[in-house]
Amino acid sequence: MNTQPTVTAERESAMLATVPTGLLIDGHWRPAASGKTFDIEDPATGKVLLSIADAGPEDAASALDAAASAQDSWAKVSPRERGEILRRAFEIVTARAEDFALLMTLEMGKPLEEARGEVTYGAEFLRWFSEEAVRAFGRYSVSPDGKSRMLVTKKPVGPCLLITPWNFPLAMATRKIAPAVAAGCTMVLKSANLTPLTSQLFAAVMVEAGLPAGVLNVIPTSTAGATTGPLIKDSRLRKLSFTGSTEVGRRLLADASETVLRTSMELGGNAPFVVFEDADVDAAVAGAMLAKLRNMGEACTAANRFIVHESVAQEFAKKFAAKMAEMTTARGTQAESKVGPLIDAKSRDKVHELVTDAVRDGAVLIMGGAPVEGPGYFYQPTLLLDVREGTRILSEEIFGPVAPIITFVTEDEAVRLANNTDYGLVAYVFTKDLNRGLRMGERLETGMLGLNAGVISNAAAPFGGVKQSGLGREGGLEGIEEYLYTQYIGIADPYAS
Ligand SMILES: NC(=O)c1ccc[n+]([C@@H]2O[C@H](COP(=O)([O-])OP(=O)(O)OC[C@H]3O[C@@H](n4cnc5c(N)ncnc54)[C@H](O)[C@@H]3O)[C@@H](O)[C@H]2O)c1
Ligand SMILES: O=CCCC(=O)O
Repeated sequence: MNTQPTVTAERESAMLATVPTGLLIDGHWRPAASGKTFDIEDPATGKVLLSIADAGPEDAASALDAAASAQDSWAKVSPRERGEILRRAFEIVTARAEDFALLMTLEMGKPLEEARGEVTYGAEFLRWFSEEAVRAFGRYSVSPDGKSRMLVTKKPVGPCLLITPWNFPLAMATRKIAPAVAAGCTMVLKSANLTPLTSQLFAAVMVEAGLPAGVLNVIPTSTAGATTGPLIKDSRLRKLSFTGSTEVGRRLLADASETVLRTSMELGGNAPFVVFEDADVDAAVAGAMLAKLRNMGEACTAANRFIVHESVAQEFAKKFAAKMAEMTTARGTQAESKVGPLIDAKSRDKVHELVTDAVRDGAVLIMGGAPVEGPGYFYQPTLLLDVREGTRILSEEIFGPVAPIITFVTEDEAVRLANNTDYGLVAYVFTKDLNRGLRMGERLETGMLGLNAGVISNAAAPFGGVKQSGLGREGGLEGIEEYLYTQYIGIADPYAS
């Protein structure tokens, strides 16, 4: 339970005063070439928190110049030293956890308790990759015919463009920056236009931790496409790592094809949450609360479709509704807040449209179903039962605190419903039958599966999807590979005279 007091306005101002407002280019904080700035708003009040430099194409070109110039020397820095910079960054972020948590709550809206959880999660990528930096091993072997030797090495891919979303302002940045630093790549970070402040503060931490000038360049902008478009076509750029919607990812993939740019794509999801008749229903409800209400449902991993066996659907819905009713909707800095605002009016309107459409299509509204009156973009936690197959809410990312339930009878039907989507990021399965759980792992078309678990994100695990949920993996042993390329050196027989 959150026992912290509500945050004062003085504390908010004091913390905001520590956030750099410029662009970070070649180790210096500077204004945009155009002199333009843009405002970052608090989604709970609509008030402006800070105005920051608004990068344009000229600034993006300077950022890539800096990254390209720093690449050779940075690649020569020893893996141990790169790891130690990350470890120092981990210590600094951890020491400033309260500042980072408050900043995320202010610019993104999540309750402070959840923001603290994200600081731990986001910092863990720094610690994990500080340890992985020294493990980018290659191999030496004798060729099958014995007549030559094969040396296989790993090298940094080179300057990267990293593009992050607004929903996890720290973790989505550290999940890219930490492996890139560990691998020896330089970077241009285009932070999310709605929540760039956390990246600003994090970049200051990386400088304090000793990252050399030019390795990380940060260009917040209100004009994403126009600013980063030219970089994607610049042959000095060697990698694009994007986290965001499938729609934008698809467009960036098309742009990246021009220079055959290497890409990682962490895209949208439509997670099925399957509850079998043999599940522990209380455990399934606890998992559902996490999978649905974490981050107000604004997570790519959010359970988007509750596929529940018809024999337990009423019990599950009743208990789920009772838990949802305990969630207080309030600005994330309020001590009692459990559900913060959605990110903006457009997102809230879309959530409401999906709910209205589902009810029109025959779904039963158990609770919620409307925006919260007053300032900010709050939406009531909402539960819908008997949602009809084919209803729009089952095929689109809801990105809000809304849980639609659809029922099934056989395991085959559950599999068919779960796989009936273009996405394939994560699925959740609740059952006491281990064989059934493992079978579901084999049958579900997703990159990740939560078995009797409502959150499985972990810096030590490979995060990523299949189908239109993306390409590549972040975190785990796999995460650093996205920033390395393999070079093979064929060596003549050392015994030949
Ligand atoms: N798979 C994952 O790991 C993961 C994690 C978090 C969020 N997401 C997905 O992200 C989406 C929510 O985030 P969002 O609304 O910020 O997504 P978005 O696609 O609108 O934006 C993502 C980022 O791309 C930038 N962008 C938008 N248009 C661009 C363009 N033409 N060129 C270059 N950059 C551009 C945005 O400014 C932002 O920084 C959801 O679909 C969610 O599922 C996926
Ligand atoms: O929004 C998607 C990211 C969620 C996570 O990393 O747990």
